[in-house]
Amino acid sequence: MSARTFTLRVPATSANIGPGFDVVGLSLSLYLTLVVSESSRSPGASYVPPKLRYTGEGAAEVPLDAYKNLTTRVALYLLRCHDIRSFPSGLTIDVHNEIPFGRGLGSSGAAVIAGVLLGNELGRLNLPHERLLDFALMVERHPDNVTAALVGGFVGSYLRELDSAATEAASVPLSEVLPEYPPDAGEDWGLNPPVPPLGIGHFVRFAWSESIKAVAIIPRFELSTATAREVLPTHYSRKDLVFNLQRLAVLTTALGQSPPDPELIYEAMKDRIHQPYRKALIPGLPEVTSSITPTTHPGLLGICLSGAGPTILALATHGFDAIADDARAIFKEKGVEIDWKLLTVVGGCSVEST
Ligand SMILES: Nc1ncnc2c1ncn2[C@@H]1O[C@H](COP(=O)(O)OP(=O)(O)O)[C@@H](O)[C@H]1O
Ligand SMILES: N[C@@H](CCOP(=O)(O)O)C(=O)O
Repeated sequence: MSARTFTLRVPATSANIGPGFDVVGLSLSLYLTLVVSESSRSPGASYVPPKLRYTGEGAAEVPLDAYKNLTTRVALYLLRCHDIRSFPSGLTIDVHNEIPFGRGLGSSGAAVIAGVLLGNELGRLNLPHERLLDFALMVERHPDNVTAALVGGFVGSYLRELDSAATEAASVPLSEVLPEYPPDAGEDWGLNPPVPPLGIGHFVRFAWSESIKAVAIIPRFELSTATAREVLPTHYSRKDLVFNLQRLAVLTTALGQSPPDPELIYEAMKDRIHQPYRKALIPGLPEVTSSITPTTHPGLLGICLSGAGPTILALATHGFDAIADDARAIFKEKGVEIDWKLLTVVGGCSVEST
């Protein structure tokens, strides 16, 4: 294999945007970047395992063993599904991450998309985005973050109803998709990995008004998505479902209109399916979302939990500092410190030869 270097860039995402639980996502201007160098291997030379270096968010905790790191494990899953049993010899990967872990800004979705892009490049597989999404969905099983990270913008997605064989194939435990590799995993570690059915996820990009920016109010504590999903009920009342459906239908068009209508959007970003159940995990959540309104904060359009939290996402056209300062004061009363960032909605992932 010839030597080459390429760069993968995957954006952060904010899922749900209020009523669109597990349905909509927005790609935001924080990035996970991988600079990947493949070296050529002379015939007969011994196998050199991958070398991973990592800076930025999560650097203190992320595994640097390619058989334990989420991104490289996803890449290896994709390779193994195409009968390629190992990383190429002498691979080096320099990761720089701007997406904080466990805050509701899609760090794991970005890591999974980086993994499918990495596998696609290393294996010279040339898979289209639609097929890469199938592989990503075998790992991250809600489509909202991974789809937005892949294609970019304000995106809605659904998981197709599969026939029973495909349903079974798509429901294998995560431990089979991403197994624990033995410590001496090396050049030729095989098992038959579960290949995803074709066309699991489908998506559409909605219009987005250029004037809308995202204020990410980021509490200084982590909340894993798994924990924040455990508190959700399995059944909902018709009243609550209709409440969300009505708002989501309006929201997907309202955020693309210029100028955006604060009255319409503020109400359309309310939710009864996940936020009420997550408030016990995020002190200050109901206070922040109910006391920062378009009337009290000119420029605000709507405010919601970002993904599974604890970040709060305020969509606004101006007045960003006042929104963040007041959210900071409310969180402080609950004993929570925050950081905040003004983000823009960006395009999806990219792969560039360097
Ligand atoms: N760049 C990365 N490389 C490796 N693992 C990552 C990366 N980003 C996230 N992860 C893993 O995903 C976890 C966070 O996922 P999750 O709980 O879904 O939160 P969120 O996606 O909202 O940040 C991290 O604790 C880490 O294990
Ligand atoms: N729809 C999911 C989104 C999780 O997003 P994350 O950024 O917190 O991983 C949920 O609400 O559980």
